[in-house]
Amino acid sequence: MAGHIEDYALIGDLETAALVGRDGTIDWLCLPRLDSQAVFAALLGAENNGSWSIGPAESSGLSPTADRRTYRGESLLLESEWDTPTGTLRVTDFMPPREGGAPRVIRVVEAVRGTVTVASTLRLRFNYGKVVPWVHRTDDGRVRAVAGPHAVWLDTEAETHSEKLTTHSRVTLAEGERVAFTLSWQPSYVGPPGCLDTDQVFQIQEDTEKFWADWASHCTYNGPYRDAVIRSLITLKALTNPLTGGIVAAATTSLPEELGGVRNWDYRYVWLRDAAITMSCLLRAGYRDEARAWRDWLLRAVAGDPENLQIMYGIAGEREIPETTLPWLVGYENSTPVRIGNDAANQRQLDVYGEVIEALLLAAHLGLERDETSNTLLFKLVQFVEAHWHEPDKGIWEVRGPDRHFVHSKVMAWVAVDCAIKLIEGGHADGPVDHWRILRDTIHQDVCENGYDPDRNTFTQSYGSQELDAALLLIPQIGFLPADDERVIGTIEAIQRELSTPDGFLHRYPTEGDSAGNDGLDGHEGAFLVCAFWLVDDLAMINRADEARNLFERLLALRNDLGLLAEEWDPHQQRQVGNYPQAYSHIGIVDAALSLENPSQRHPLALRSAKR
Ligand SMILES: OC[C@H]1O[C@H](O[C@H]2O[C@H](CO)[C@@H](O)[C@H](O)[C@H]2O)[C@H](O)[C@@H](O)[C@@H]1O
Repeated sequence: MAGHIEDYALIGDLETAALVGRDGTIDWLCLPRLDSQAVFAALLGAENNGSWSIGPAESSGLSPTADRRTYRGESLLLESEWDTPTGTLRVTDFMPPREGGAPRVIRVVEAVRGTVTVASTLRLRFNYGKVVPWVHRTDDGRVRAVAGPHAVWLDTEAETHSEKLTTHSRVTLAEGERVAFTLSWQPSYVGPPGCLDTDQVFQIQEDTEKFWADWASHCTYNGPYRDAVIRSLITLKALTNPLTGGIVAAATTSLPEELGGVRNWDYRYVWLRDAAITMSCLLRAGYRDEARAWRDWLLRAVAGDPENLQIMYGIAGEREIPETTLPWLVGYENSTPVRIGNDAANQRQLDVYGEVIEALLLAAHLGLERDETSNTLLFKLVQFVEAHWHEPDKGIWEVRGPDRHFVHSKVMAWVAVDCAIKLIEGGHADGPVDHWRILRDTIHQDVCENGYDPDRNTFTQSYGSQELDAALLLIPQIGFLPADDERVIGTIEAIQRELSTPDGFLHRYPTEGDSAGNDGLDGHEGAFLVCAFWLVDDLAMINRADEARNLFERLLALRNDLGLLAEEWDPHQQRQVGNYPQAYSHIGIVDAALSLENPSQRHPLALRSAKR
């Protein structure tokens, strides 16, 4: 049975990732890409849907949970340790960046004290836990598992045999001895991946550690929350594909927003919104290469008519990601359906234009060189916004109910035009700036007239509605109104009053009582973590720094022992819920840490004078 979501550690090679439980079991791994089929899907089903455990052999009669675990320094190499009556076992799990080679999961077992016997139990199940591969030993002693287009290879010096659809290995190590297990993927129709000898594995381990340490050393934030910020940046980097530049929203599909519920979605895709704010976050922390790669990804993905722009794409910019369910998986803690693909790709969400142009503005201000294609794109995007900003849409939260005039979407339409104007004013682009200034004012006036409730002194979720929406917390951050505007302060206070969970975090919008089903879905959900980070930013901006810091530190306390966060927090069960680890939540950590240092430096937006 899968552990709690926060029991999992992330390892990855930038192109895919695995989740390793506290007991040393890998319950989730998609190959060859993050959005490919899983070969270990026990996370969403049972052991028999694929998993790989390594730990002290059962004969030592111990609880399987590791006594300690940590990432090695500022890296994505995970060390788990078990104390046994005869000695201490350390397992180091990592995935080396591929650099054109095969994807590999490497697990190095080592007796750091005394003598330990180690057992490995490998159950490969292709196609998200459905297909049992044919497993056999090749003439040169390698274990090969094959089914259809996929082949997975296990190399180890440990004694290995297969029995009842499972591959077992066992080795006894004296103090200081170490042995590696390497799992590699290759299409089944090409030759085997290279077999690494022990020295090569240890060299790759060292290189991988250096890779991460070097990457982390470029972070420009040196404030009091550096550890949390670095771990979040490493997590965001792990979600950023180095070949395509695509940045996914999370490493998983169908971890539920409500335990046992139906709000289970596939996040292994590139949302323009999530990726744009990830890029901004990486840029603000000093990382330009990823920003440049994402801009190039964007230009390729959205090439063509902006009428055909999607709000999300596959990792390489694929357009077809149809949503379907996997009925053979019982779901995480019986949360069904398990979905792959995401039909939200076909929704109209008018906020994404603002997020994209805002990211382009930040990139330009931070010195990313001008690109003529992005100038053409900019023009087309603003033209599209001009033609459609007054229409209803599905909004930032991708509701599955009817379209509405979401206030946040209109505010972001204003951001799209405003940032385009700033790009022209800064000499980074060309366009009909006077015409766009009129458009910007028209949108602003419309929102202030129709999206604000003067009786309650708050902006509302959509035109004419009484409901609130935590996305409205972005109003001062993106410069739509200044932070000290009484309508902004009224909105912040209304959200605190009406959307807070008992422990002071925030729902993104109400889903209970009269509001049940308004988003087109059954059930409820937890506190949406990025919203509470937005509240931290707002509180810092309105000079409530102590309250902001206090909330930030309570949010940091929700992270697991390794610093990782899912999308949401279940305040009743006190557990992380939703896909994991999620970019939004980790962006929240980095942005809030930066805001607490300097509240006026949020987004490109310090560059903008807010309009009243
Ligand atoms: O909860 C309903 C929706 O959940 C997903 O969307 C959420 O995740 C996206 C990726 O992080 C984010 O961009 C969006 O703002 C969130 O609401 C899911 O993809 C939707 O299909 C679903 O309706």
